Amino acid sequence: MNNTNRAWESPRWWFYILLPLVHFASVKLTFFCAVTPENEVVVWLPNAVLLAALMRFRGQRGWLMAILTFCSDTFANMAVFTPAVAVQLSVINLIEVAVTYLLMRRAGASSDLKRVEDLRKFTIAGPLIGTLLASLMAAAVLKTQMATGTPYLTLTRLWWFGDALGMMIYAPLLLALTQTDHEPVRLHKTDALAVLVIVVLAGVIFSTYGGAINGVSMTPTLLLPMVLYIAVRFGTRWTALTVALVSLAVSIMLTSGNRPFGDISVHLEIIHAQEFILTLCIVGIGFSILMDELRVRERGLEARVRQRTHELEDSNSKLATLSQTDGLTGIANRRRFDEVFAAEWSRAGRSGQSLALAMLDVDYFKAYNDTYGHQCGDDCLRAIANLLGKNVRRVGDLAARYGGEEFAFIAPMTDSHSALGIAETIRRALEQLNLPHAASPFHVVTASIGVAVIIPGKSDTPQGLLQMADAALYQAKQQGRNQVVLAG
Ligand SMILES: Nc1nc2c(ncn2[C@@H]2O[C@H](COP(=O)(O)OP(=O)(O)OP(=O)(O)O)[C@@H](O)[C@H]2O)c(=O)[nH]1
Repeated sequence: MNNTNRAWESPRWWFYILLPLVHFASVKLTFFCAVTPENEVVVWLPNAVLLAALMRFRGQRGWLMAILTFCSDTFANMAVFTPAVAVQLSVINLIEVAVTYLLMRRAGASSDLKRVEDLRKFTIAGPLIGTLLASLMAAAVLKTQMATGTPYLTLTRLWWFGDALGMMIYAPLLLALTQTDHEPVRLHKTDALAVLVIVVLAGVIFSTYGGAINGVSMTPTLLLPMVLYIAVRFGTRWTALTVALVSLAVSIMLTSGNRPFGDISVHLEIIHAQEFILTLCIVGIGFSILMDELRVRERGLEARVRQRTHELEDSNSKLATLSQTDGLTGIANRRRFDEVFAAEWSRAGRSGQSLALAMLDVDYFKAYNDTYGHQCGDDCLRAIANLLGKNVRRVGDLAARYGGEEFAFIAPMTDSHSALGIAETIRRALEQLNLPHAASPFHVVTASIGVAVIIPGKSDTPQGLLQMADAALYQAKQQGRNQVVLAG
């Protein structure tokens, strides 16, 4: 995890300097470009700053953040209101954020607004309950202490909509900007064109101040489909930024006395603007979070499929190994022997090189079992398999249990002399293993080996080579056992 990632894990010392500064700047920015000459707030941004800080750090040192933003709020408010009103309004702002944050925690919303479910809980806690509660209180303060002529319910509505919109735009934006694990955007060819269209359209709309071109009203509403495109393609971070910029531009137009939604009363104009910004939030931020969530789910699903496929391949390869391994001795079984033998036969046939095959049969093994028991017989077979594995180890060679107490090995590109050498080494090694065999004239476990070598010709068959090796083995038995015979 790098330093940037850690900076947003838990608040550092510098965050307590940054927070009141950003908060103070946000109050000033709101007064500067989101409050109309008639003193009506289009979008109130500062509460989103504290809320985003509480959510980002999951309430760690929330009390300190609350005190700092309360001070900056009061200080900034005093430029517009009397100190008493400024303090009361700051307290109300604090209550609004605290209620929102606590309701979200109670509802179990994850604090980084990455899922639609979290957005739903956030919308109910903040833009619906927290801000409405604060609006009712703030309107009462303004009505009783500012002697304003605006009706109480109008004041409530103005405060409510302004705060709700501020929260809906800026809390997701600040959270998205401080999020450390966001997805890289994979650009399509059409994206550059779409961004160009959006920039040009926005330029036309905001430079004509909502006027008409050839009878077409250039209202900001024309930007809605574009914001939807950004939401679908670029994720929450870019969508929240676009929504913030568009709403800021609309606010600036209104506060500078322009009428982006046509020649109607200021009151209606503000209502239109707020409805438009609300639609932007729902369409833009709602959709982008939905898309982000779908993308995360899709990736999770892909990762699970990859993992399952890997596990399946693993099991398949284990199964394949198992199906080719002899259960008792752990070396290749008859099935594997047949496969390799067929393959090596074809290869030897094509390359014109010799192929050696040996059959090994334990001597007097029935007597061994009768003397020492079946269990010891099994141990003896395992010891012989182990010995075979150690001596038949060149690349391409294969030692296998052919069946019962009979083993075989294949040695490609091996002439008679070398094949006899390998077989003799094995026979001697077994003898020197000194496994006691009281019922054998050799007094130790021994084996007879028949060896056959061939350069497969057109008329030869693998069965023919097997019969040759078998015949040599029979001859070894006949000649007294514990010996190697090369097929004539
Ligand atoms: N313990 C054990 N014995 C086995 C296994 N497979 C085969 N056998 C025994 O191996 C013995 C083979 O006996 P035979 O075919 O009569 O041959 P032999 O006694 O070795 O005599 P020669 O081959 O003529 O020297 C039988 O008693 C089988 O029961 C096994 O997996 N475990």
